[in-house]
Amino acid sequence: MFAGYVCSWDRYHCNNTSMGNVCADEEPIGNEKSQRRMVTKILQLHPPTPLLIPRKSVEDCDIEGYFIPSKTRVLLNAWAIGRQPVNWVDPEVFRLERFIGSDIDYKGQDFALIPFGAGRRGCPAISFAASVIELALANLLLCFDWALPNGMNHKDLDMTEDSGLTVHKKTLCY
Ligand code: HEM
Repeated sequence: MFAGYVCSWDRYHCNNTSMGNVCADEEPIGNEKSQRRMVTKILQLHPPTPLLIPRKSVEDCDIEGYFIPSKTRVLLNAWAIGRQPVNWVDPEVFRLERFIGSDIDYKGQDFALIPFGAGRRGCPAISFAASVIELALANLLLCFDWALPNGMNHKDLDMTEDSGLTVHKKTLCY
């Protein structure tokens, strides 16, 4: 799971096991910062609301050479923004070390990563949602030992997404 990063609660949560230190900076994977980085990376690659909520321009404006007339419906592609090579080195690689020493997280303070949107119409439930994701993830790791079947490689896992009110995995894991 996650390119070999985490496969059990031991790695996720226990600071005192031999498997505890996974991050390059020697921080135990189970500490608060590491959990935040994990949620950040998940939301970077798979924002559940990839096009955010549509905006409408209130007046003519120019954004980096693109003229946007007044009253234009504007969609912001958070999915693509989270994968822009101009912002991210190897964006699709699940490498949490990239966030060490970086101020970027999922809260929308940096436009390179906006899974909850940004600004005054950004998601008001960021803290609640992030806590629920962390809790769900922790319970999944606590209750199961995760492994791919039949010698399958994580690269063979179909991560294709399907659209709906929110995005979800197209092929189920079972
Ligand atoms: C992983 C969970 C969630 C994600 C990824 C998410 C993401 C988003 C996004 C991208 C937007 C649009 C922001 C924008 O266009 O700038 C939004 C808006 C909103 N979200 Fe969430 N959300 C989540 C959970 C929740 C939950 C649990 C609630 C309520 C309990 C909630 C309530 C809202 C509301 C009310 C808005 C509209 C805000 C406005 O238009 O002013 N969200 N959310």
